[in-house]
Amino acid sequence: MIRIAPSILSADFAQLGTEIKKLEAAGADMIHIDVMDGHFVPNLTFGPPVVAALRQFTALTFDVHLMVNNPQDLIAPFARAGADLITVHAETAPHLNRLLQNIKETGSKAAVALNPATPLSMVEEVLTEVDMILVMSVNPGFGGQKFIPSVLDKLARLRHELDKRKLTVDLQVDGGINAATAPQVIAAGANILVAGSAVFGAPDMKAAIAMLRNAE
Ligand SMILES: O=C(CO)[C@H](O)[C@H](O)COP(=O)(O)O
Ligand SMILES: [Fe+2]
Repeated sequence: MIRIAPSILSADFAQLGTEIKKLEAAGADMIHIDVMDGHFVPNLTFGPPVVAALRQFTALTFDVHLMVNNPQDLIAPFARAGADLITVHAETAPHLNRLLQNIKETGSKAAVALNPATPLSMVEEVLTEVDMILVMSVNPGFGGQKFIPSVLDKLARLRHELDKRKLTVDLQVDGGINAATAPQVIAAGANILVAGSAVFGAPDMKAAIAMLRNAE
């Protein structure tokens, strides 16, 4: 089962509540919220108060992708704001095992993200601790970037490792997902596709989400 997580990074920021309602009506499986701090990545987006304000618009899973330094300081505030799934970047977390435990203690699901240049070995020892691994297919910071093809081999190696160890862990891919790249990442083993510009830039959001979900 392929799930689609539209990223509100490409939404109209002046109407985020309405945009989330539209995503739900268009068949989104979860809402991907890109949190950027202007330090780990050169862009600045949403904080916990914005997520809390958006919580009233949908019961869909809030998939919060933290692209921030010192993520440990933001786990509890985002969980209180209504995050259902919190993803931290391996590059920002020297005490990754502890951080994942901290996320799970809040009642949220826990995930780790890897930049395109970060090796899979960074998550090898925590695969039993996570609900999801996010493999970035662009360098984080901006929507609308071009998919980095070398990520396909990385996805396939990770899916193989998860299958070999019989681990039920979701494999999410984020960045440059569209009609051309969706079939490739699905073939490589991804089961949750994040898409910002491909959903918000499409004339028909519902058709775009269905197209990505059924891509093969
Ligand atoms: O984490 C992200 C960027 O850092 C975004 O989720 C991602 O880039 C989605 O945008 P698009 O589908 O337009 O590439
Ligand atoms: Fe993201």
